[in-house]
Amino acid sequence: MGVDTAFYSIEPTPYGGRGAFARHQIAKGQVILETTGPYAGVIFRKFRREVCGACFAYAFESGKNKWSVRLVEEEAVGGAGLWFCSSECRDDWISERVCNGDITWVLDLYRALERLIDQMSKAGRKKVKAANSNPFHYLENVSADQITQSFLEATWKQAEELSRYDAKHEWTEELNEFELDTVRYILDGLVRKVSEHLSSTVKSDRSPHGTGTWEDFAQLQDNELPFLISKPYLLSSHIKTYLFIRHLCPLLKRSKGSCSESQTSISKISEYLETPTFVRMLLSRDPGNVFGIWDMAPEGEESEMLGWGAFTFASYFNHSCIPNIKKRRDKQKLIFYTLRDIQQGEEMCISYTDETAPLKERRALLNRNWFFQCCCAKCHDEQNEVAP
Ligand SMILES: C[S@@+](CC[C@H](N)C(=O)[O-])C[C@H]1O[C@@H](n2cnc3c(N)ncnc32)[C@H](O)[C@@H]1O
Repeated sequence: MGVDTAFYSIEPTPYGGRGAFARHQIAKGQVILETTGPYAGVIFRKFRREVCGACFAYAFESGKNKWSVRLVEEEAVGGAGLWFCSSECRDDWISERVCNGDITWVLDLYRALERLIDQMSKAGRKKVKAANSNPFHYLENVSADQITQSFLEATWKQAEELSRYDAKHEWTEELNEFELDTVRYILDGLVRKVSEHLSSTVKSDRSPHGTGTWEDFAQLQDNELPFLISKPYLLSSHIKTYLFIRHLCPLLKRSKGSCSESQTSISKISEYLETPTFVRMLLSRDPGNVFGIWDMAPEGEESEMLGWGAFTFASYFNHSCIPNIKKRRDKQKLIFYTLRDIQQGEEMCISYTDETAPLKERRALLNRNWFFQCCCAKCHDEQNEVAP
C-alpha cells in the first residue's frame, strides 16, 4: 500500500480497522512522518484571498491583508479563486498538480465553476421559481434510522438518473458556504485524478511522505454510512453538491481549451462527473480522515480553521486520549513526532480532540465526528471512577 515507513507499519488493530505500529523502539522527539501536502483540500471561500493556496501562509501573520499572486496574472480578480503568497508558490502548485504546466483546463474548470455560482446567485436574487426544483428536499428531514446502505445506494442512483437531464437546465438552488467549499475540495481531488491519468510530468509521490495517488486515497476508511447516520441532514447536502457539480459538464463543453491535452483533460473531468462515483468517493473519505488547516497561533491561543485537507498517508493514525505522538504544521506539511519513548509493537496514536476535556465531552465529540467509542486506558479508568 506504500504507507509503511522505517518507523512503523500499518496493521490491523485489536479494536477494528488499521493503525500504525512501531517497528522498533523509538526515542522521544523523533519525527516519524513528514508529509508533503494534501492530496485534495480546500481553503475556505472566506479566507481564500488571505491564505496561500500552496503553502497555506496566512497573510495576517505576515502583516498583510491579503495575497495578490494569481494563477495567471491577467486573470480577472476572482477568476480561478486561488491566490498565492509568491510566484514560487504558484509555480509549485502548478507543477505539482498540472500536466506539463498547462493550466488552461484548470482555469476553464474554475471559471466554469464561478459562472455556475454566478448563475446560482442571480437566480437567488430574482427568486426564480425553479421548474427543476430539487426533488431531494425531503432528505433534509430524513432520520438516522432511515439511513442504511441500501437507502444510500437507492438515493444516489436516483440522483444519477435525475442528473442526466437536470444538468441541461439552469441551476437555481442555493448552495451554502460549506457546500461551496466542499465543491472546491471535490474539484481539487478530481484535478489530481485527471493529472494522474495524463501523467507525463506530474508524478504523484507514493512514498509515505508524498500526497499519494487516487488509488492510495481510495484506500482510506470509507465513512459515508456512519457519518450520515451521525448527521442525516447532510445527505441532502451531498446530493445537492453532486447535482450542482454535474452542471459543470455542459459549461465545460462550451469553453474549449486551446491545446489537445487541455481538451483531453476537460473531457476526462466531464467523464468523471457524469456519475456520482468519484464525487461520492471524495465525500466518503472526507469525514473522519481529513485534517483541519489551522492558522499558526501560538499554542494556548485561540486559532482559526482556514480549510481542510486529505493528507492521505497521515490518516492511518488512530486516536488515544493518552497520545504518544503529536502533529505540527510547517507550511503545507504535517509533521508527526513522538511525545515519549515508544516500545517496539506499540500503537502510535495522536489525539483527535482535547484529551483533557471531561470523559463525557470527549466521548460525545469522538462519536459525533469520528464515529467510535474510545477504549483507551484513560477512558477505561475514568469510566470505572464514574461507575465503580
Ligand atoms: C483517521 S482514521 C484512522 C485509521 C483507521 N483506523 C483506518 O483503518 O483507516 C479514523 C478512524 O479510525 C477509527 N479509530 C480511530 N481511533 C480509534 C480508537 N481509539 N478506537 C476505535 N476506533 C478508532 C475510527 O473509525 C475513526 O473514524
